[in-house]
Amino acid sequence: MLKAVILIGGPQKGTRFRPLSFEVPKPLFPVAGVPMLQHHIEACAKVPNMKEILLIGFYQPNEELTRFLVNAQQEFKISIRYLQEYAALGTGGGIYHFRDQIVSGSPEAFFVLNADVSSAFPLTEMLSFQKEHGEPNSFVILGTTANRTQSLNYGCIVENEETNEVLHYVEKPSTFVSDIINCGIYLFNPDIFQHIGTVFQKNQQDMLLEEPTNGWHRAEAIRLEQDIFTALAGQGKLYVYKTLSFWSQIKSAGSAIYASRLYLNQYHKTHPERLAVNKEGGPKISGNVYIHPTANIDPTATLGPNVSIGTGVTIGAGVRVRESVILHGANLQDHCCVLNSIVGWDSTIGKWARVEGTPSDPNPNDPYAKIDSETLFRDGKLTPSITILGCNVTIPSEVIILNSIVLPHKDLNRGFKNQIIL
Ligand SMILES: Nc1nc2c(ncn2[C@@H]2O[C@H](COP(=O)(O)OP(=O)(O)O[C@H]3O[C@H](CO)[C@@H](O)[C@H](O)[C@@H]3O)[C@@H](O)[C@H]2O)c(=O)[nH]1
Repeated sequence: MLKAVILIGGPQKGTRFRPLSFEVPKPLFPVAGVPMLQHHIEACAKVPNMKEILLIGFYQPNEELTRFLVNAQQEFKISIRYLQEYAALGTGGGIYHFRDQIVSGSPEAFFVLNADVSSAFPLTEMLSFQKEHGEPNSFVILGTTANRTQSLNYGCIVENEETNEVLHYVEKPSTFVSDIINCGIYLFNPDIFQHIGTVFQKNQQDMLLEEPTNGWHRAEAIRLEQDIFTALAGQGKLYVYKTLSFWSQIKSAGSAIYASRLYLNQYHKTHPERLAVNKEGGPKISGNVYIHPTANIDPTATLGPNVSIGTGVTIGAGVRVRESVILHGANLQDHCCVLNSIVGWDSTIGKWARVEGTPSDPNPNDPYAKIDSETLFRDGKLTPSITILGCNVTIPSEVIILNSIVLPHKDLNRGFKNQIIL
């Protein structure tokens, strides 16, 4: 039998996701109409013989997370549990801490998935690859090709082209190492804990030599990438399965819009029922659009491509929405226009207002380009990016909001351009 672990991290991270992560933990942010994590869970639940999915992170369990877990268990008919780390233990430390839970029931293998990636999740392909290519007890990393410059932002893998064995692994190198990058999706077996255990023991020894301040030892994080993969490379234990299917990181709000586009596109195959269609008395749909059944949309509105409309959203006459995510309860009044933006929960956009951002999409002429997880500022200036309205923001009628980030609960009285409105 098999298991899967999803690394969901915790609240300190995800700063590039503000102000959206104030309201909902980043892994639950909706991407193509469903919580980011649901795409992972769906993919895991489809793998034959999958018995349990464990979410590991350091979020305080809250109502939102509990509700999500209960609903997902019912929908996918599989055990899904959240295991909370007492501190950020790192990508390797978290799974090591909960190793007894992972190996209980004796799974022969388990997947580990980073929560902040969008992917076609070729999990069954990874299993077959492991059986055909690897040594019996080897581990598999999912890899994809990036361009030379962008590869430096990821874990980089040098492989033996004949056997696909990982010969070198360097996490976020400062100069070019390889254009094969780590997708943050792995297939392990319980042997991995011996390797993490060796690092854990060494860290403990080192800590004993340190003077404890105030009687406490800090939790020593173990990173799968730097501490484990780098050491396993070249030992005949670690293999890379390269995928040609879609894959992208979700670090910033801009990349959430891009990831939505990738999943909406995949819905043609996996969930055609989630894609809106043009019909009598309905709005004009252009390209891939997700509309929650509880949304109320005027038939003269035009939506798409790449638009997701959440629960209870109201969209007035003549409204235009493109490349955007409209979160639950938002109200888009008549003739407003929303492009390349995320409109927060319960926000209102006045009549004839224009809310617009600048997309940070990958270069369409480079097949290996990835979306840049842009920094908020460059040369002391806010980089033009998608516009984000936090929850409960009110935009007056007939103004323009361009490339701006508006923090929650703001009632604006005029237009803004290239600003963070605190
Ligand atoms: N449970 C838990 N999860 C964690 C922790 N630290 C990070 N995570 C989760 O682990 C994933 C990786 O997060 P980062 O540590 O921020 O790494 P990264 O910059 O995203 O890079 C990783 O992913 C890339 C692919 O997206 C890889 O290319 C790279 O090599 C690396 O694995 C995220 O889903 C994050 O929530 C931790 O202490 N505990």
